[in-house]
Amino acid sequence: MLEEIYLYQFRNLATMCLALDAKHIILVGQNGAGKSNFLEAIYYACLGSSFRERQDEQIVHFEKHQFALKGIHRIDKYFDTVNIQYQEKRKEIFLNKVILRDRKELLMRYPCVIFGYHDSALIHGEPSLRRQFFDQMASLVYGDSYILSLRAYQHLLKQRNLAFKNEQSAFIASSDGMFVQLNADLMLLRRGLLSQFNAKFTPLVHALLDKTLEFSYKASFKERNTEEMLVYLQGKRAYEWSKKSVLFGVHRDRYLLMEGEREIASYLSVGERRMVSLVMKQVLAQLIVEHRGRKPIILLDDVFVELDNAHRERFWQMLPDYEQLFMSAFSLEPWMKELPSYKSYRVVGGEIEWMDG
Ligand SMILES: Nc1ncnc2c1ncn2[C@@H]1O[C@H](COP(=O)(O)OP(=O)(O)OP(=O)(O)O)[C@@H](O)[C@H]1O
Repeated sequence: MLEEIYLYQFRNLATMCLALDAKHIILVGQNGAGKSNFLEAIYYACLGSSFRERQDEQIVHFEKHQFALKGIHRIDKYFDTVNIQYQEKRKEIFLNKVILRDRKELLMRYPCVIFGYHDSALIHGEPSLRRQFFDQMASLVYGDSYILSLRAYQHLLKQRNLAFKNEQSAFIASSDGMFVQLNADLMLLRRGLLSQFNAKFTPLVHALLDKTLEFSYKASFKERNTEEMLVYLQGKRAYEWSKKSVLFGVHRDRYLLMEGEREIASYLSVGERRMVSLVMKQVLAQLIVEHRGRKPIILLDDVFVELDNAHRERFWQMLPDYEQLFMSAFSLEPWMKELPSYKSYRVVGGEIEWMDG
């Protein structure tokens, strides 16, 4: 549970120290008040990065040059302090005053899932968005065995792309075996993960939309074993040289949303896309609980704005047990006041004040 947060020059938010000692935290405010920015700060305090910007620079308050954030997490009866400081394009994260070399420690310690209006892009957006989503899920489910293979792959991919540009054929040939092996390892884990994912996703979507949907994994390599992959890769070598880049590998894998034989993403209505993307996040939260044995922190960014009462009810039923839940809303509705142990805050122009609770 995130019990306290301190913010300094974080987007439009005022410098503040806020006690968050409730299971449900509700942020109420007008458009542009700073609710999403506050949820982003909570995500930062859990995972050390944003859910929307890749550039930490954008987090810094306009006209300023640095931001800082401190989160105090309670795990059972122990307290952890996460300190993040950013200045001059450099971010440092400290966990209990010790500099953190690898952010994956945070991912394992304070799992956090954000649900928001931007999630629909998981359905109709670029294939890389779905790859990132499933990569994050695989990192949480498999831990180091996935994270380290993916990092090794990304490193080798970079080196091979450079080698194609610099015409270093000896490096390409000597790294083929390693490249194919990393592909095979990642493909195996991705396939295993997707069948676990679909086993939960398909029935949940069916109950909501009366449609039978599942994700299908289209690996860049069609071959099933490393020998065949190697032969295929070497057969395509002239083509890769002509393009001077790596054209085959898991960085090009695709995840397709299928209804039977039809790729369905572009046929779904706006509302259906939204529901399906919410279910994807629900399944992520459920798998975290099952595999990590930890309850996640859930962030809901304007999730209920477009949901009718029946869909809202179903949304809550799908949620696994969570450690704590933060949500943004335009007003404090009667059903929110029935949530057990809640605190509500009004957000106005980046200032946050306690309402009741
Ligand atoms: N780095 C920054 N420094 C200062 N202000 C910023 C920064 N980044 C964004 N903002 C401002 O924060 C405000 C947006 O806040 P936020 O996205 O949290 O709104 P919100 O309360 O979630 O609104 P909505 O309900 O419309 O989504 C905008 O006015 C935006 O200009």
